[in-house]
Amino acid sequence: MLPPDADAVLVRHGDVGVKSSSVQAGMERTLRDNVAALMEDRGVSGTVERELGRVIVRSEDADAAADAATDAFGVVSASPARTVPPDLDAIRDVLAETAREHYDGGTFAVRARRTGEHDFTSHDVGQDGGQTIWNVAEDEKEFAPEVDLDDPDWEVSVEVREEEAFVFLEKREGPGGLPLGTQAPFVALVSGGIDSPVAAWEAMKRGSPVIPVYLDLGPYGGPDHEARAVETVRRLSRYAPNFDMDLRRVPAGPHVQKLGEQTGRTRMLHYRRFMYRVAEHVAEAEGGVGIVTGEAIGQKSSQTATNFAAVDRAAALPIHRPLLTWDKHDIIDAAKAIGTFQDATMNVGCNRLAPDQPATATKFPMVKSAEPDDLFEWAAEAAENADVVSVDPADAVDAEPEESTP
Ligand SMILES: Nc1ncnc2c1ncn2[C@@H]1O[C@H](COP(=O)(O)OP(=O)(O)OP(=O)(O)O)[C@@H](O)[C@H]1O
Repeated sequence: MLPPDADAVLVRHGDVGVKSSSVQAGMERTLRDNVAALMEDRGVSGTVERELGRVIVRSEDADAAADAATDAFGVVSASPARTVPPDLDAIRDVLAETAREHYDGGTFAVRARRTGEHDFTSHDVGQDGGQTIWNVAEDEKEFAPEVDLDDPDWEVSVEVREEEAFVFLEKREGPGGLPLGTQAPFVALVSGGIDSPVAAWEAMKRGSPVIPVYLDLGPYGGPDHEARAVETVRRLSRYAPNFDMDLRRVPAGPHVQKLGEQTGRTRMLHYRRFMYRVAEHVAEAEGGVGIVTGEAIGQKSSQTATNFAAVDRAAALPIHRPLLTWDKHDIIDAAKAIGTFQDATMNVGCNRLAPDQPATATKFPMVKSAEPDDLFEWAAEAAENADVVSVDPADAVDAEPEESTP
């Protein structure tokens, strides 16, 4: 619900606010730029400013601008709002207009908040605003209003700031976290399955851009597998239109083929170690400071707690598993909410490569002794031959989330 003639969006952040003022200012500038980029990507005109504690969008399409803002990492909530001079008469007029348009019975409340120097308090705004709405209901709309400050049927909010006030009716939820680009980048191993895009999104949510890496598994993967990975990254890139999210495609088919021929029950552990090593090479070349995967404890036989301990030392960089403790149904819900879920599982990739009786509790010496000696040279060669698949967020036509971001 929008107030009449909404012309702005009040954007709130969360964790940014606990930083020192200079760090906060820097993060708010990044958030401002990211919100502006999201608006531009979606064809929403307007300007974006930062004030201490808030980012403010000015736009004639406050509805669409609020939707764009709530896709920016770091945003806790955004409210399409009507701006008004910070004095009681002006606020009263807009509240009356808003009540005429939107208050049609039941209980109501006015929530007021104020920062800066004014000759009235937030309590005055609440009282005066409440009386105004009461009068509109009783005198003009001819129903009996009722105030309920605990659980009102209809609520209008006023945020008074130094230079202007904002009247709004709703808070749309954003993803929270930190603005993208305020942390160093990670390489994200993206396979086009359900989990890895959610893991990448979680890393992005905490401010780290991702460098997406896909291993082309040759006959173990195939064009459909790759197409899914590309589409997944496109969908992710809609949250980061001002960041390079082109897919780094690594030709791993011949090496995976050799793994299939030369290894047995521990095959998937060698594959993981190969994969992390490839990711580490890409990270070194592109400035990544860690590797993100969609693995979760016990989700597959190769992903047991013991196996993680055996494979992690393939890379010197940390391997981050944002979904480590997540249940599958929560991952699916998140994938649907962020718009990366693609229906139908494919019996390709790791599923096709896995041995019939995979090792589930392998200690490092066992992995090492069963491993092809030149596995890491294969990884270096594969990374060396990586190419780039251009990813344009605009092509992700069906990338709308099923519901607002979680
Ligand atoms: N071909 C690949 N390219 C890039 N990363 C991969 C590939 N295969 C696996 N991974 C990484 O390893 C993780 C675990 O592999 P797993 O076999 O569970 O993948 P999946 O089921 O095909 O996909 P997902 O984990 O995305 O649902 C993935 O989440 C992903 O981070």
